[in-house]
Amino acid sequence: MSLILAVNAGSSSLKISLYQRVRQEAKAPSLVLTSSISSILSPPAQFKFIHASTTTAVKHSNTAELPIHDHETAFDHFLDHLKTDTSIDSGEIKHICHRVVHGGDYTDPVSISEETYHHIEKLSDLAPLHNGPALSVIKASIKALPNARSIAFFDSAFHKDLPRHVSTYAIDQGIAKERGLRKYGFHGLSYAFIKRVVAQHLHKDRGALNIIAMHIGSGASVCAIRAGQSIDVSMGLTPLSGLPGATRAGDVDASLIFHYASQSPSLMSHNPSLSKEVHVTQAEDILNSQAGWKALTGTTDFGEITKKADLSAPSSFTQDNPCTLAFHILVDRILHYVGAYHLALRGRVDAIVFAGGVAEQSEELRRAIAEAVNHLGYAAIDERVNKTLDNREGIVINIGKYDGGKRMLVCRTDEQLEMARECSSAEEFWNA
Ligand SMILES: Nc1ncnc2c1ncn2[C@@H]1O[C@H](COP(=O)(O)OP(=O)(O)O)[C@@H](O)[C@H]1O
Ligand SMILES: CC(=O)OP(=O)(O)O
Ligand SMILES: [Mg+2]
Repeated sequence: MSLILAVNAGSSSLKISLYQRVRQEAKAPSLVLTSSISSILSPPAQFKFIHASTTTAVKHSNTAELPIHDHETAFDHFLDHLKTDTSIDSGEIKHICHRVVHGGDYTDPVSISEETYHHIEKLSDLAPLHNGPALSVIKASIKALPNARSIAFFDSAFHKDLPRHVSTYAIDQGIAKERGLRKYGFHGLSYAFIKRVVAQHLHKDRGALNIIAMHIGSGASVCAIRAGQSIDVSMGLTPLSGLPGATRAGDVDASLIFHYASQSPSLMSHNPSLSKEVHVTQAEDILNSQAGWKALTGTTDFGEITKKADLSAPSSFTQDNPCTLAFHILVDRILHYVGAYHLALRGRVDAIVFAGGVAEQSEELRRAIAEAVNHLGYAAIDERVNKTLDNREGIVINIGKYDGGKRMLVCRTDEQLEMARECSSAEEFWNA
């Protein structure tokens, strides 16, 4: 038996899936188990461990007593739990796929070696909530499973062919080139998964697919996909730009940070209290970790925000409630990109696709976006489907009353499966 472990270090969670390789060409690896540790940003973390063959999850909802306080300790907790599972022989894990958000110039997955590890480490400043935590998990996995090959898969790779005028910032081009200061874009493993399954769902060739996809989770982005290629994405040099997120400000005027505190020069100095794998300046720390929903409402949980928000009145009347304000800010920023990408695609859009923890679970968010874009020829939302989505089978679900126009779809994205598929299909390459 040959097993593939796929590990996805998101900003607020660690999602892990174990697959068995299927020795048949073009067959996806089959799921053995999934595990997740969520709310790492706002403890206590929640731990889940679910065998594919059963529906019963091992859950510890109150993990206050468990020593999980970052991605490394979350992974250790998973490994401890795996050891107690007599049905799994961890010696059979031959490959470990790691989601690494920033790959810089890497446009293909790479096997982890001294050299590639240090390359990813150097990029940590450009993905302060992601690359450092992913590296800590890579290190822990090499120690715990020394016979398995660790492979890094990059979120930025999906956007490697962005048009020059989209990826270029209007700054000195000598400096931009020398320091790699350009738009990279992220959530690429999720967009690759979305592209594949939505094309399948629509019976379209992947190379002919035109969609506006949004991945709205703790980190949030929108991507324009034309003829199967990313032509624009709301995240940029780092995952900070574009939409706000759980703890991220999203786009602000770049000079805002100089006016945020009175002793502005000190904002730009390094904060020695941060771990050695996460070198962020105080300014970056404020915009990446002390902003977003957390700053606006006190919670990083968008589910809690929609529960407390008053969404019955028009957006301009109800903003004394911070949760209502946070909700309308997210909708406003998403619409900004949906509008722009609708034009970038010249109106030739097969579907708007909702994905990521928030967009897959918030009927309120989907309703607000659907109402706003309806006049552009998108299908009107089918409320019966929108409200009962959690109980519906399927990876791609139509939530619009399709009448031949543009569709509204929800895609249950799976970055772990995307990595495992790619790893499995190139097994000989990785074994060489
Ligand atoms: N019922 C819900 N409605 C809206 N948002 C939700 C709901 N449940 C969870 N969420 C949001 O989903 C987020 C997790 O999204 P996910 O994409 O899994 O995160 P990550 O970015 O860490 O991968 C949570 O932080 C929470 O804000
Ligand atoms: C790129 C990014 O923001 O990822 P996540 O949503 O998993 O934090
Ligand atoms: Mg994620």
